[in-house]
Amino acid sequence: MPSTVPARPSPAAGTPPDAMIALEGLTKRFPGSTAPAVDGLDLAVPRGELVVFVGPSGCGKTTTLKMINRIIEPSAGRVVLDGTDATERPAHELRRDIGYVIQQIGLFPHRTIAQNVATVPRLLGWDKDRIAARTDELLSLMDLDPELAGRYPMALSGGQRQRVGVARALAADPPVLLMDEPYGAVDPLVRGRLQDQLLTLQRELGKTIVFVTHDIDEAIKLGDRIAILNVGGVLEQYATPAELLGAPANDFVRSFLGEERGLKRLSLLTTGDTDLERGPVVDATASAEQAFRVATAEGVDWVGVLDGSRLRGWLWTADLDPVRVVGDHDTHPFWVVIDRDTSLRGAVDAIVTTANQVAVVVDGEDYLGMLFLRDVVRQLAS
Ligand SMILES: Nc1ncnc2c1ncn2[C@@H]1O[C@H](COP(=O)(O)OP(=O)(O)OP(=O)(O)O)[C@@H](O)[C@H]1O
Repeated sequence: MPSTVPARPSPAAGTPPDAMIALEGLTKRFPGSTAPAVDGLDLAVPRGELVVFVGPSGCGKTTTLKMINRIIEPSAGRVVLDGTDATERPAHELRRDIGYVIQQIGLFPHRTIAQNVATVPRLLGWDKDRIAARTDELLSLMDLDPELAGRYPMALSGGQRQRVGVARALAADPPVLLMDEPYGAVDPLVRGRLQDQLLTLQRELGKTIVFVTHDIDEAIKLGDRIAILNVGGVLEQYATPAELLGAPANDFVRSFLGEERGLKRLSLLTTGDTDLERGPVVDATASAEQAFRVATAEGVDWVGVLDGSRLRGWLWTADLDPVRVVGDHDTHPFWVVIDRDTSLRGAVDAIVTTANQVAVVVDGEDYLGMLFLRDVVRQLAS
């Protein structure tokens, strides 16, 4: 006789299959507070992605992060880590799988950089040689001079200390990294470099990262996805940076994204993502008459000259000698030649400084096409 008892839901019921971290109805009420700090938060962090929590002060970003590694225990709801309910695992074991980086870094001042980095491997009982090899590897990964290994934290710059903090969090190779305003205390220049380094690291290591900041520009630069939180841990929108900027869910999100939403969106797109125009170009073997026809069809009075796949330069149609092929004429270099990886924001900045309002887009030596301001406007509208 078939059983009438319903099957117990699996621990990861309701969690998308690719979620490394799933927050399910996650709630925190601090004793003595009337309103919850985090209220029924549902959110899945896909494996290998960098998700940014952003929102005004007091919206529950840090509380949520600390519930993931159980520094704070939830009042209700749960955290599912890689398919398993996090509360079912001993907290010390759970934290081995979760690196944690905070703003004040928390390096031990009386221990050397090498000893700081080796904190978790030592706790795990690794032998000396393995610890030394891992420390060297991590310093090199974080672009830190091996000479720093013997120094104390006080003798390092803020940016170096922050990188040591990341090295220490990565020591036992945890699949998940939690970062709480890690770059809040460093100056903007160093901050930019640390952000670039984190993106490179993320590409190389494929960790799942949850990153907390109150800086929307940092969120847009770093996040595969951004969760915009409001006071009380209310999730206002959870989407990719491009989706957020293109279609903010409500006024709160719109105001949080701030001014220059269009320009911020342009910074996420590259010229390679755009439909480029072939532009008024002819091969060097073309006749003057062919060149004139191409320019006229494009509504311009100049033409670009191609040598095979390379764009040699341009000339005025008025300077074309009717009895010579185009390649026999002198050409002018283009003002703006950009790589396919250039952001559309960078491209627009360059285009508006030119007389003919066009940028030539190349892939190495090869000509890919031309980008006019009208193309950028079309891209934004789509
Ligand atoms: N230990 C605690 N006891 C009582 N209330 C707390 C505690 N920790 C945080 N809170 C409250 O919970 C709310 C959320 O705090 P949390 O630190 O998570 O916000 P946050 O978004 O990280 O803020 P910030 O950007 O300022 O760091 C706040 O109202 C805060 O005062």
